[in-house]
Amino acid sequence: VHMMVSKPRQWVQPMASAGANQYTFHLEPFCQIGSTGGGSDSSSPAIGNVDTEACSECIRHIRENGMRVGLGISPDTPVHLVFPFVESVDQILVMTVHQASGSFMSDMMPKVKSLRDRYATLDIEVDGGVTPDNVAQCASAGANVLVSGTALIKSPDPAAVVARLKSVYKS
Ligand SMILES: O=C(CO)[C@H](O)[C@H](O)COP(=O)(O)O
Repeated sequence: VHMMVSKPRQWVQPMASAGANQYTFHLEPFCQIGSTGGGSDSSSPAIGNVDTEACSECIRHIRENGMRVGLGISPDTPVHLVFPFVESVDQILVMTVHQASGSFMSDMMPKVKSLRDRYATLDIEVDGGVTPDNVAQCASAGANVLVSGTALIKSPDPAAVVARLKSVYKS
């Protein structure tokens, strides 16, 4: 499950009880807005000052509940903020749209690449606006987990879109 929520810890046990085998939460609830770090453009709020202990405790809590751990960042969050947690999680999610809507943001690909350059075997997920037209960018940056919603839901032939995503990704 992908939990873009303000209090990720409180939903861990309920999701485990419901049968989730992976719990992906976001780093932002553990950050201060308007501190350090800088957004993806000059109009974005700076995000930084991670509460490392609280985030690590959430990771431990997910593990204790028997689930894989994913840690996500929204577009305005600098990628370096997740580096301290990578060894403790199974997957890093790089959001490629703002708040799960909008167009695919190619300028998130350097985040993916910087993770792949450092962590050869890490599962790196991209989510938001992924289509057959941009999946090659995701692949070449190093993403190996792809989330695509609209491209499938709005297609009269979702299976063909999945096949096209796979084919472009593999090429
Ligand atoms: O809801 C989401 C995250 O939990 C996704 O962002 C969504 O499913 C992706 O959809 P789209 O491809 O339409 O951006």
